[in-house]
Amino acid sequence: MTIDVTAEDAGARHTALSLLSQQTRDLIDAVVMTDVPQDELLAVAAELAALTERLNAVRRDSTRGFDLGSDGVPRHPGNAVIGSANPLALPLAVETTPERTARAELSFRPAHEGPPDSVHGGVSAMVLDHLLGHAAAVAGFPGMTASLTVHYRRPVPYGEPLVATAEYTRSEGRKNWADGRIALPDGTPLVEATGLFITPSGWVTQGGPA
Ligand SMILES: CCCCCCCC/C=C\CCCCCCCC(=O)SCCNC(=O)CCNC(=O)[C@H](O)C(C)(C)COP(=O)(O)OP(=O)(O)OC[C@H]1O[C@@H](n2cnc3c(N)ncnc32)[C@H](O)[C@@H]1OP(=O)(O)O
Repeated sequence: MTIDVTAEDAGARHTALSLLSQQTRDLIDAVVMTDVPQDELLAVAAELAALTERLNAVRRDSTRGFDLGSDGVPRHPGNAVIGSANPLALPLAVETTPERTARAELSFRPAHEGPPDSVHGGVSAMVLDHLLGHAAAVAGFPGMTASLTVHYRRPVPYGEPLVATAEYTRSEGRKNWADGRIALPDGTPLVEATGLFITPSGWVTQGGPA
């Protein structure tokens, strides 16, 4: 089966991809938590193999890049943190102020487990990496992460509402810093981070990333 995806309405296709991704996240959660009998596990695995084959019937040559939503805001549907079309993404819905800050309400899931009953430190770092980079970008300094220093203050629970915030702090040449944290809704910090984001020299002369 082949379809001409360029002939489809981009907005409707984005919605469909987002729906498929959310369904896949629900599937991942179900896989992590299921206790159905072994026969049922094997039966579901066989059905999933068939579904994977259907999706692979038409495969892209490259991943989805940035595009513009109908509201004119840039989006990155394949991104591992914010991508609505990436089942591995939470996805994080980032709000920004024009000045220098980024904020997102989030809730981790059992699939993000590291130590028993809490979130993997690498997952927290990934979220903060993105949010700090986003804060630097909205301040006018988009860059690649050169370093990320993370302080784990308390275990991060999953299944509970949390708030992640970040703010751009300063620049020296192409080097730009941002601070951020994941906290409980009452502000109690769980993880804190400082990041250095370097604007590649090519971006400076070309006016930003593609
Ligand atoms: C209305 C506004 C709307 C705005 C909308 C905004 C939308 C938001 C959009 C998007 C947000 C996205 C947020 C994403 C966040 C996540 C990003 C990632 O995960 S990135 C993946 C992981 N990182 C990499 O893969 C980097 C790999 N490394 C590199 O590519 C290079 O090493 C790079 C670019 C980091 C530096 O390379 P060089 O060639 O430019 O650097 P040299 O010229 O050697 O050094 C420049 C200065 O930086 C220092 N430096 C270089 N690397 C360093 C390092 N690792 N640590 C410390 N200092 C370093 C050097 O010592 C030098 O400092 P001296 O100018 O001399 O003071």
